[in-house]
Amino acid sequence: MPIDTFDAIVVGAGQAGPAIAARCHREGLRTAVIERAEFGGTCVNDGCIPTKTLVASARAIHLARRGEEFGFATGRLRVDFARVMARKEAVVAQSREGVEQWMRGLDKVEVILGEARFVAPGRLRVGERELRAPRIFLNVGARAARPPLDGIDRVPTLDNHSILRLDTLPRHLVIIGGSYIGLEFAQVMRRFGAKVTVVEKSARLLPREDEDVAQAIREILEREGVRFELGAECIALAPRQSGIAVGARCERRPPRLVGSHVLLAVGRQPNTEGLNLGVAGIETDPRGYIRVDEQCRTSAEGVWAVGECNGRGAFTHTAWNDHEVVVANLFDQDPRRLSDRVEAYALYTDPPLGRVGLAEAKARESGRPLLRATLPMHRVGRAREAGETQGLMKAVVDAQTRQLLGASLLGYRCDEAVHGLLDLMSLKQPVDGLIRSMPIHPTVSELLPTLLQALQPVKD
Ligand SMILES: Cc1cc2nc3c(=O)[nH]c(=O)nc-3n(C[C@H](O)[C@H](O)[C@H](O)COP(=O)(O)OP(=O)(O)OC[C@H]3O[C@@H](n4cnc5c(N)ncnc54)[C@H](O)[C@@H]3O)c2cc1C
Ligand SMILES: NC(=O)c1ccc[n+]([C@@H]2O[C@H](COP(=O)([O-])OP(=O)(O)OC[C@H]3O[C@@H](n4cnc5c(N)ncnc54)[C@H](O)[C@@H]3O)[C@@H](O)[C@H]2O)c1
Repeated sequence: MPIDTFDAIVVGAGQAGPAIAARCHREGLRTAVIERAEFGGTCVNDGCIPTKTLVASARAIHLARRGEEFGFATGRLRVDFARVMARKEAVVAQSREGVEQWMRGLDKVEVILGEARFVAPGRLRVGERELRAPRIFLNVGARAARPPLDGIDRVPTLDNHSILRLDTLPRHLVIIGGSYIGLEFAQVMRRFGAKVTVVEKSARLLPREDEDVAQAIREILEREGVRFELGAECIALAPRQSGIAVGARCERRPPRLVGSHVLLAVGRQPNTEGLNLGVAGIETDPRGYIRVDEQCRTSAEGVWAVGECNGRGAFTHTAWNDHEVVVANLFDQDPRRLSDRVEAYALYTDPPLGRVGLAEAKARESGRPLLRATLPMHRVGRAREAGETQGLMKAVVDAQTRQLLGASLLGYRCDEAVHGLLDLMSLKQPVDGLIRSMPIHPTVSELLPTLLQALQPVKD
């Protein structure tokens, strides 16, 4: 078989790969982009974009239900799930087509459809073709983990891919996993009218967040009718005439919970097992994530791993930042590092949770003297005006350096407001400059100086 030689190969057209391919094109490198499924990967097709589009529909419906509070009457609301999903698909298709057209429009880039796997160091096979390049960028992403639950192969289950392709609303959705994916779907589906139960093996939701924050999110969702089974051990699934029985306790008696659908939302696993990485000398960790250094270089010369498959971030912005780090080092003589970035993300429940840096519990583990401040969202004028007073803001600061260590902002528009604190941390500035700033009124961000003015030493 003749081997086709490229200057660069990108495997996976997710969040980092296409941007790297575009930069290779600008550098005059003949580049192959190999994609086995849909352009744009998880974020565009199965993750951020479809879920946030559904969050927007769910919020519109929720606000319409609250019409009396705002001074209007709608009569009885009827949710048309098919139209909600069609709207979602239109937004997704626009992004997916945008990525594909972008790649196909670059004359130095060849798009190859198919699944790539290594056959030798620096050499990949896709279908009938064999390709090689001195630079290979792996951007293969991750997929929903399938836990070895008792009975899981005897019942149909959903994951983040298949739930986004339903054409009718589940009557009773049981969600296994009470973390980011589970909670976003829980609220959305509840607002569309489904009965929703979340089954979580930990004693509380969102094990990576602070307990007070997780509890506040739980209360917000419970007020809307989402039910929770926490500390659920021995989860077992079984077919029933009326749906799927979910046993959530180590009990002998028959399970009480019967759902029409079960969604698995218990974490992710990298798409690395089919790549034949061993033959190319590319090391993985015990969970299958590709080991990389601070520039996303793998253990094999000339091979980089970017995005979720390198285990250094599970977000679109971390994948995009990986691309920036790689091209800065390769083409711009700019020694950017993965460790330069400040961890930040949002959970898109409504209201959202904006997070930056360490949670308070993690900051306490560091043993350093801390300052802490909290502020309930009902103190925020903009939130009161909007009738959105649920949630709280919390910041943790190093008492000696006065640098912000982390913040959790749960409330109206907090996914945006948290960027003021992210900027402060990225610029490595103490909190005092922000405390003395003059924010715009009325905004949610105007309360950030007020929050920081309330810092007090953490005693215990
Ligand atoms: C429900 C859900 C909601 C989310 N919401 C958010 C959010 O709001 N904000 C956020 O920042 N993140 C969110 N995420 C996470 C985010 O979607 C991912 O972290 C991000 O998409 C990862 O991008 P990536 O480039 O690493 O991989 P992906 O986008 O998964 O791309 C990998 C691509 O590689 C292809 N591929 C894999 N193997 C091969 C192969 N052997 N040959 C050829 N092609 C291959 C795949 O088909 C895929 O297209 C969400 C995730 C989920 C599941
Ligand atoms: N807004 C966002 O940015 C966003 C939204 C959704 C997902 N994501 C990304 O996707 C990743 C995966 O999210 P996720 O929620 O699937 O996973 P996760 O790893 O965040 O949480 C998994 C949850 O499932 C629970 N769990 C694990 N095994 C279980 C079992 N057998 N039975 C019951 N519960 C079990 C865990 O205790 C945990 O609460 C996130 O880490 C995040 O990076 C991001």
